[in-house]
Amino acid sequence: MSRDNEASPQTTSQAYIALGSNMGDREQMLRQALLALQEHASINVLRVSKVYETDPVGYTDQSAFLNMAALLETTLAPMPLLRAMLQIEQQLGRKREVRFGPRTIDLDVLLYEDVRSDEEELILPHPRMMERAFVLVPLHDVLQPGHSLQQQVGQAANRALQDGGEGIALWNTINWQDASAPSES
Ligand SMILES: Nc1ncnc2c1ncn2[C@@H]1O[C@H](COP(=O)(O)OP(=O)(O)OP(=O)(O)O)[C@@H](O)[C@H]1O
Ligand SMILES: Nc1nc2c(c(=O)[nH]1)N=C(CO)CN2
Repeated sequence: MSRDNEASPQTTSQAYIALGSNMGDREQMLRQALLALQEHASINVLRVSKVYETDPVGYTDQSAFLNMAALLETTLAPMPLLRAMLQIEQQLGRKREVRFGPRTIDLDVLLYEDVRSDEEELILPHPRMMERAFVLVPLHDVLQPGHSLQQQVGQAANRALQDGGEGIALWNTINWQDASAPSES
């Protein structure tokens, strides 16, 4: 990894994450995960995508997912950020059973600045993100204008939505106020 394990407290980094749920009250799970991330002292949720209902990919004998993405700002280095996310999964009752199988909540780090990592515990960029329409469509909603992946992600997302064949449908929009932004008076 091209970054130290502990970022200095002053360094603020941006990370894109994916959220998914296909068990229980799926939308509530996503909302609770966002709130838990926001409540973390070292994480600020800057932007959230729309919520999409998506057909299961990989292991297909399971219920439809709700998927979304978020842009975070954090003073945590990549590995501590992943550990904080895994802890939130645990708090929300995630049990690890079938690989690619049903889950109350799944939180993945897609991108952390331009960090590349091939450590098994944290691979960056996420190794399967560019082949997953359920990741690319919401990621396109939150990607900063001018991001190096904007065109590639945009094309893939538009294709997935136009075809309708990739089993992705708009579910809902979550209003999210960036807590660090000055409030309008
Ligand atoms: N970029 C990443 N984001 C999240 N977890 C990662 C990443 N790279 C490696 N991992 C490791 O993968 C492990 C398994 O993650 P998880 O259970 O979420 O996989 P999965 O959801 O079944 O599959 P997928 O990763 O394809 O979505 C985690 O414990 C984590 O250490
Ligand atoms: N639609 C959809 N399919 C999946 C998902 C997911 O989040 N959405 N997660 C998986 C495990 O990583 C496997 N398959």
